[in-house]
Amino acid sequence: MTDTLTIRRPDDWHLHLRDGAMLRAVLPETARHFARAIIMPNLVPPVVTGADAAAYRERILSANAERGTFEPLMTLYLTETTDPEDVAAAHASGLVKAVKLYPAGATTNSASGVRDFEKVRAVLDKMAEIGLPLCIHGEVVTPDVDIFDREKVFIDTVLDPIRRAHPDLKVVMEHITTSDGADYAREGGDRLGATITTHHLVINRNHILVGGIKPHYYCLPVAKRETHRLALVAAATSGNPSYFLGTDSAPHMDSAKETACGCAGCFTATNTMSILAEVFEKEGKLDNLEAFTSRNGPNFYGLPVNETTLTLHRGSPVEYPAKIDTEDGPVTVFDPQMPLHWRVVD
Ligand SMILES: NC(=O)N[C@@H](CC(=O)O)C(=O)O
Ligand SMILES: [Zn+2]
Ligand SMILES: [Zn+2]
Repeated sequence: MTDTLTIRRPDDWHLHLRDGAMLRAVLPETARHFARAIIMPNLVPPVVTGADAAAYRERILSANAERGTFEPLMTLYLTETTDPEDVAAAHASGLVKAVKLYPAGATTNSASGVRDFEKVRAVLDKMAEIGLPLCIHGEVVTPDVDIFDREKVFIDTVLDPIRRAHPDLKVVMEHITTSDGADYAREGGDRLGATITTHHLVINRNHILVGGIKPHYYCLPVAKRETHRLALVAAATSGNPSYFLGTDSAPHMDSAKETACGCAGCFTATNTMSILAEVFEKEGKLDNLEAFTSRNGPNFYGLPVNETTLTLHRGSPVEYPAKIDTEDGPVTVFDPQMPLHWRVVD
């Protein structure tokens, strides 16, 4: 069995870097292994305009000053008052690589998101015209829909109608968690893609709920039953160009997770590449790791693949910190509950 694997340097097509002390603490965890990342705009207040994105990009670059080459790919947070011309200008200048749609109330910091989809039609028309992808958190928020069904209902009642109304729009189904999501993405043609997180390849809902509530496994969309996890593993490891890595690494302070109403999000930036190599190896699909982490994403976004590489070495189990320290307190690193044998060679 081979014990060294060299792939094109990976990119993360869905990442939360936050701001301030958290940004300073978590950015190196991603910049160490990844060349680029799509930076989620759900700050408080959100990154809505091109000017907001330019300022946030500068804050990220200055937090990364000594580490050099990591490139943040900026996004705009779609609101019902987003100006299509501002979006077009931010895209034309090269600043912005996607727009993010949060149904209002669906997830962390989504209060400024969309309630009435009619109100964003003009923006979506403009994005289809200029070829700017729409990244979607695909869950309905209707209180009478069970939380485990929210992704499937969204696909049927919101996503499919949006795609029919805007057939030229490029869409990314973010962090799919169901076989329904994987099937819909696979059949959607080359204007539809889907990101899959690291943690949804590893956990199912038992990890959250059996033997006591485990807040560090709680994220949105919530992990589903095992059959769905298996469908995600099959999709991610298939090499199919519809699927690419978006870690959705979403740090929250431990104090905000370990509480009566804990925040959603798993922090996986630190050990993602070791976890993915383990998952792909178990499937006998290590040859497809590069497609998932380094080729399919740039191909979908119309960006060049990275020329630099990343090497992983197989050996005794990898050590990584249980927590990352920030100036405001610790953040727990995702625990995959299995030994990881693939170490990234620095
Ligand atoms: N995934 C999560 O559980 N949380 C994300 C938001 C998101 O991506 O939905 C966050 O910003 O914390
Ligand atoms: Zn989301
Ligand atoms: Zn996210």
